[in-house]
Amino acid sequence: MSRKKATKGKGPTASPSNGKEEKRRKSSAGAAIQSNGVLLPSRPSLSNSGEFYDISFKVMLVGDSGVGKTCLLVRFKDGAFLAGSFISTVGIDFRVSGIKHTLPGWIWDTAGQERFRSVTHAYYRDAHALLLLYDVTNKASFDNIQAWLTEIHEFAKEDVVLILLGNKADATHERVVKREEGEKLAKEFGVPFIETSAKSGLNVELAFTAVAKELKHREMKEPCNPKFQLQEYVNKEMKGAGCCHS
Ligand SMILES: Nc1nc2c(ncn2[C@@H]2O[C@H](COP(=O)(O)OP(=O)(O)OP(=O)(O)O)[C@@H](O)[C@H]2O)c(=O)[nH]1
Ligand SMILES: [Mg+2]
Repeated sequence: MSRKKATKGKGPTASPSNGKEEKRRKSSAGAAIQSNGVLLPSRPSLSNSGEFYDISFKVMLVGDSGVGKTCLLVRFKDGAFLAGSFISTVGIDFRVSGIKHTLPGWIWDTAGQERFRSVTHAYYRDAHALLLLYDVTNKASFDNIQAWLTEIHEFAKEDVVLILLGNKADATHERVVKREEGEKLAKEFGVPFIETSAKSGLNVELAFTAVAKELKHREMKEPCNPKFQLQEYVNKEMKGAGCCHS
C-alpha cells in the first residue's frame, strides 16, 4: 500500500471552482451534477438555535483506502456503522450535513485509492478543513501519513484546518499502531490528533465538533478572543467524558 509522491497535475475538469459553464442537472440531494458526473453542492443556509447561518464549510475526509473514511462519515451523519463487505469509494462523494447543526456545510468523502488521486487534488483547493485518517490496524496507512501531509501542503489552502485521526481504535487485537505513536507523529507535524472508531462511535462526534468549532471561531474573526485550541478542546472533552484513551 505504499504511495508514490504526488505529482502536481493539471487536475481534471473536476475542480468545483471551474465548472460554472458546465451543464448541470439536479441530484436527489439538491446538488448540481456536472456533465462529467462531478457533484457540486448548492450553498446551504440553515438556522441554528434561532439564528440564521449562511456558512458553507467544505470539509474533506482523506487518507489511504480502507482506513474507514466512508464509515466515519456515515457514523457521524446517521449514527450507524456500515457493516458488511468493504465497498471502496470511487472518485469523490459528498454528503450534506445540513441535518447536523454541528457543522453547517458539506462534507466530502474521497477515494483513498491512488488512481483517483488527481480527482481529489482538484478538490483540496477549496477545502476549509481536512480530516486525515489512518487505520490503527494498518501500519502502511500510518507510514503514509507523512506523504499525505506533503500532498496537503502542496494542494490545500495554507490555513486549512487539519486533524489527524487514528481510526478503528475498537480493534484492540488487530492494533499495530499505538496511540502514543499517533500522538508523537501529530506533535512532530503540529497537527491535532485523536483516535476514533466508526464502529463503536468513539470520538466521532467530537472530531467533527472540534473541527466545526475551529472553523466557526475563524469565521467570526474576533481578534480579542483567544485563539481556539483544537487539541486542548479535544483533550478537555475526552477528560470530561471520562474516556477514551484505549
Ligand atoms: N473495526 C473497525 N472497522 C472499520 C472501522 N471503520 C471502517 N471499518 C471497516 O474498514 C473497511 C473500510 O472502510 P471504508 O469506510 O469503506 O474505508 P474508506 O477509507 O472509505 O476506503 P476508500 O473508499 O477505498 O478510500 C470496511 O470493511 C469497514 O467495515 C472502525 O472504526 N472499526
Ligand atoms: Mg470510502
